[in-house]
Amino acid sequence: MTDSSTGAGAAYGDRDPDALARRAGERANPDRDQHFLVDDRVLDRIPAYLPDDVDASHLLEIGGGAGALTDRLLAVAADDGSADTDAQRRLSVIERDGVFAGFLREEFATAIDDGLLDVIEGDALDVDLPPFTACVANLPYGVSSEIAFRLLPEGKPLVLMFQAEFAERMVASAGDAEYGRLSVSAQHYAAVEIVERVPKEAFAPQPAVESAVVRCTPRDPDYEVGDEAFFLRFVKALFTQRRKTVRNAIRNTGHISGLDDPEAVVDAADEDLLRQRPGDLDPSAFAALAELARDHGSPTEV
Ligand SMILES: C[S@@+](CC[C@H](N)C(=O)[O-])C[C@H]1O[C@@H](n2cnc3c(N)ncnc32)[C@H](O)[C@@H]1O
Repeated sequence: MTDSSTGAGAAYGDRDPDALARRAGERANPDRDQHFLVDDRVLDRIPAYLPDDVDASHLLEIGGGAGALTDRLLAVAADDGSADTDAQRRLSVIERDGVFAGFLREEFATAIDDGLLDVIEGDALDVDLPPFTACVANLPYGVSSEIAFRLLPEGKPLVLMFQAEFAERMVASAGDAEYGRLSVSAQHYAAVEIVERVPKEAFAPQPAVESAVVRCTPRDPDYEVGDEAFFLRFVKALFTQRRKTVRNAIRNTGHISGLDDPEAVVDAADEDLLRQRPGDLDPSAFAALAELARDHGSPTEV
């Protein structure tokens, strides 16, 4: 590609991340979750973690910052991947900080003029999400869980950077020490895998913790959930009693799950499930129990 330091006119994919952070004109503020990726090799690999068959026609990035990842994603968007040049791809970037949103608009003015990029200045927890086909982001860690659970129900491929400890909880399996509400909820929506561990040195300023890139590939679960909100509430309720048996966890958490008659659920449930602990149940077992609870436990809105 071309000169990596020239700013607005440069082609995409090889801007120098340090130069970008310098040109952004303000020091990144860790109190605002601003840890910018400065390792070119990591930046080059992240978009490549999207599934091979991904529909990249409308990518979404959350937290554009000084634009190092934006630049890589624009390289994907600019290459429409087909002989049909009318098949214009697009990248939308949501950035809460007005300084960096303004910087992105200047730095990538050509992409905006070409209809390749739009910068949405706002909080990713509040703004209307554009109709994206896949999302790639180095997330602000302070709100990474809230953002992930805004994105997961959309059912699109996601490649997201998290704190390593959070990522490990997302991908944990039943029986693992890290397995919990987060694992069940994430795996309900997607097949989740850690595709890369990223050391602190890859960021400036460096975060306090190690990071990991997680790929979420949407899946159709092999079980039925009639009421998703109730299912997620039921999982949350049972994990508040993770050291108890499932039997006692159901009995003790009707006020959280919204069950008026938890005893009726216990009466109807399979003894093998009741004897286990919440951390031993995989998402399909939780779903089976949640359906039983809806049928027998007189659920009400909480
Ligand atoms: C970890 S930095 C990533 C920056 C850049 N994408 C990179 O990889 O170098 C997270 C970015 O998210 C922005 N941010 C923080 N909270 C946000 C929110 N609630 N909504 C949107 N952006 C947010 C920060 O201003 C920062 O630019």
